[in-house]
Amino acid sequence: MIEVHELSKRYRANQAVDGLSFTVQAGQVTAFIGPNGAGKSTTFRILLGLDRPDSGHALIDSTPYDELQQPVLRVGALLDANAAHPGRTARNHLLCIAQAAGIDSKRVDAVLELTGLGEAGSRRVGGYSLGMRQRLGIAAALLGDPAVLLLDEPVNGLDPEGVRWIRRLLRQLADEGRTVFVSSHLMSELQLVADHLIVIGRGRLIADTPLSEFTAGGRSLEDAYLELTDGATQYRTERTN
Ligand SMILES: Nc1ncnc2c1ncn2[C@@H]1O[C@H](COP(=O)(O)OP(=O)(O)OP(=O)(O)O)[C@@H](O)[C@H]1O
Repeated sequence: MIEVHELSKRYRANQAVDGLSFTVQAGQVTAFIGPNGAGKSTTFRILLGLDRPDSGHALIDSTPYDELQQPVLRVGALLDANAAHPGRTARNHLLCIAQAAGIDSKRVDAVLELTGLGEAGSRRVGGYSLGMRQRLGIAAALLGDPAVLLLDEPVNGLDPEGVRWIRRLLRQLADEGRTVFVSSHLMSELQLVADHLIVIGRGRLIADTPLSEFTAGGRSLEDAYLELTDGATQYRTERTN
């Protein structure tokens, strides 16, 4: 389970996260949604101990990330598809993480297969497409077989087969009882896979609701979301037509 309580984070004049509280339950796919700049990545970074909050707390299984025993075995995260060194092969990248965390190297081959990179595993990451780098990031997140997954925009760059693949993977991971917390701007995709929604705008909670309630009456997630977040957008573009 993930717990965020009264979390706040300011970057100079910019209040990125502002008194945010919610919990993310195990056994569900929970979508983390909000306009550009709403504070999703900041919340992920704080949950993963990569940034410090000004106040409040962010806990994984009741523990701050920094205090987790063997965090790679407890939490898997995809934050940046470009995290792997371009000069390394995917297999070597995963082997390094596995060795540091005491994970058997057989697991590297298992996650390469699982993410469709079995044959490409011996190629350098610098030659990978964005979709392949996304798959590698997901492979790294799954390496420790963690009960909690934080995935920031995992669908980015995936082709239609990849989009279907990740949809099924997210469902399977949640059905196995894991906590699956995933951000995306692809509302049509989230409508197919999410059980629960955490919606934020300008760093604040706007909705914390089952998908079925949010889309009651046959509304699409996109329509319901746009109606709800009207006014919460920080950046607006001028109409050009
Ligand atoms: N390291 C930083 N330094 C300064 N400002 C930052 C930093 N990280 C984030 N911000 C600002 O904090 C706000 C929240 O950004 P964040 O990346 O968390 O939003 P997001 O919801 O993930 O956005 P997107 O959907 O565009 O990825 C934004 O206004 C952003 O410019």
